[in-house]
Amino acid sequence: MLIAENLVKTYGRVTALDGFSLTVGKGEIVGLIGHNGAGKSTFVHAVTGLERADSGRIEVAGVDAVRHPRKARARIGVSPQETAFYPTVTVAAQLRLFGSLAGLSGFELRRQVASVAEELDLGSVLERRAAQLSGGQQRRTQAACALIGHPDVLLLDEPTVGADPETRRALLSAVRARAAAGAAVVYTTHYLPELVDLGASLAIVHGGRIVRRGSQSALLNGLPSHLRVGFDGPVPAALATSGELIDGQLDIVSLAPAQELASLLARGHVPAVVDIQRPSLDDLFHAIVEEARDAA
Ligand SMILES: Nc1ncnc2c1ncn2[C@@H]1O[C@H](COP(=O)(O)OP(=O)(O)OP(=O)(O)O)[C@@H](O)[C@H]1O
Repeated sequence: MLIAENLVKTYGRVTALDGFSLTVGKGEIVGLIGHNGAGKSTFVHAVTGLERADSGRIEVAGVDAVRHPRKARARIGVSPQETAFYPTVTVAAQLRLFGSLAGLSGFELRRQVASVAEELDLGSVLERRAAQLSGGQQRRTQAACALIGHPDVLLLDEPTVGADPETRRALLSAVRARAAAGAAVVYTTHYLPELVDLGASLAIVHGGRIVRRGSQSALLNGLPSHLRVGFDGPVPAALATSGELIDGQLDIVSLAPAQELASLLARGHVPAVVDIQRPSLDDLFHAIVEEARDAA
């Protein structure tokens, strides 16, 4: 549904995209994560035609987005990082405008304005001007502008920044619903637990390119867990070299913590306290970025 191949974009001496390739299938949510300045927003801008890549190929729902940017743009819903509103225009008018840009008119336009307003709980502010909205209401309006018209591709660049828990929940649930209906979603965030909620696959950006891509479980499986065991009394001397002593407990780093525990029990060491800490997405992100830095 969305294919980007080998995108390069330079700003003077800065290479913002350096061979950026990413494919997102129908119904897939991809979490695009990377440090500040890694190239995420530049990628979003290149796909929407806001910036022109120096080279590379972009295809949106079968349309060559480099050759036919307007045609491609009509198939994309975008929620940019910076809020982009006409401050004096009401929420309803804003939604009608984005709906008509997505090709809607008449009854279908009115129907979709009402349904997206309900989905994102904007019903009570439809007649308010954008400048009079709270930060969270602005975020929801911005997302609603991206969702209206049911675009094939959704590009959401940090859509939940500054959102309260309720707004965040409404946004995440709307994104899940659109993916379930077949949209290809690129979701940029620095708040990684959101990607667990979304069941997103991951694309990790570093230095203007994707350095790792895969499902959360596949990427996390490559990382070790921590098995912590505590005993009544001191850690048995026979185990002292199996791990590190932390706060009187033994910390064993292992890709197979359950087997590690089984082996302790088989050797007759029965711990009084057992805790297995699985790696988090934060651990994964740091490990991959460290690896990419070392390789550079
Ligand atoms: N218009 C511009 N002119 C010059 N340099 C730019 C421009 N836009 C982006 N850059 C540079 O390109 C690089 C990538 O920036 P980009 O905004 O894509 O990063 P990002 O991953 O979205 O970061 P963040 O997480 O902070 O949003 C950075 O070094 C940035 O300074």
